[in-house]
Amino acid sequence: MTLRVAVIGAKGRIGSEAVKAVEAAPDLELAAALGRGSKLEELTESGAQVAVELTHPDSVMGNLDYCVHNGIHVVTGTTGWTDERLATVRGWLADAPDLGLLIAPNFSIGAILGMKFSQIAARYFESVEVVELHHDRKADAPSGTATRTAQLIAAARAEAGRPKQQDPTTHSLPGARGADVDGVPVHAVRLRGLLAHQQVMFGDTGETLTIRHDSLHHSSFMPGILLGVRKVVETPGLTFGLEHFLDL
Ligand SMILES: NC(=O)C1=CN([C@@H]2O[C@H](COP(=O)(O)OP(=O)(O)OC[C@H]3O[C@@H](n4cnc5c(N)ncnc54)[C@H](OP(=O)(O)O)[C@@H]3O)[C@@H](O)[C@H]2O)C=CC1
Ligand SMILES: O=C(O)C1=N[C@H](C(=O)O)C[C@H](O)C1
Repeated sequence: MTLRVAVIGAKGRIGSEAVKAVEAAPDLELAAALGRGSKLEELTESGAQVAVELTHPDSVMGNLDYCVHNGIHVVTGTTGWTDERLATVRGWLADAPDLGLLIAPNFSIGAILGMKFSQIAARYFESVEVVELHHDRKADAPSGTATRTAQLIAAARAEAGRPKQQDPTTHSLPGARGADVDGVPVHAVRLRGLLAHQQVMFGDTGETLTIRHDSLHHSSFMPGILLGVRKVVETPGLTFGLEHFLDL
């Protein structure tokens, strides 16, 4: 039995790659490919069982609202998640107990491993800063991956009994020390020619450790998207992070 999959944001950088990946997968069937201006009713009319949502922080909530309330499982990589947004989708899912929703800040295995390694290192180093580097068309900063990485690092530090980092800066220009994500400075670079890159820099007496990941092509996200599609139909509720579908 093939799974019928729709892609929302099908003309975008990652969405267009996802369309090709779904079409090439023997166990999946492309039910619909929605772009801006498409009607969400196409999802139900096409019999889509899973929607892969890859659009924009301004669009994702409307798309998820429609899918959850029409019995369509969702895999989304769209960014811009806040606690308030997560609480809203949890509320929708409470009325749809059989439905699965995966929100994946990053679909690439290397990026997920980078986050995992950073969680481990976080226990052992006094200082940590995150630098994320992306293409020049990105809407959100810091990236979803960097935000999640910083949150995981902060939680690991707290669990290990490490106090929040002290910043000695007394004189600075606004933004010079990056965004503060749970006490971890996160710096965002936007540069034509880049795709998606992140380095997590740890420091302690006389040594540093840098954990760097580079996505060089959108194909890096496809195995994760396909895994998400296959797993989400058998995993009711909200799953935040593809690592939960991996044996890490
Ligand atoms: N989790 C992960 O691993 C990854 C996540 N992303 C995230 O995915 C999202 C998309 O990124 P990217 O492909 O680079 O962005 P693009 O702008 O290239 O693509 C987004 C596409 O979605 C379309 N779109 C916007 N709103 C809607 C809507 N309501 N219905 C249908 N289509 C819509 C856009 O149309 P238009 O151009 O007309 O606005 C555009 O074609 C971002 O949030 C990005 O951060 C990206 C890569 C990896
Ligand atoms: O916009 C992108 O390109 C990406 N967005 C995601 C993020 O914000 O973390 C994932 C990856 O970094 C590519």
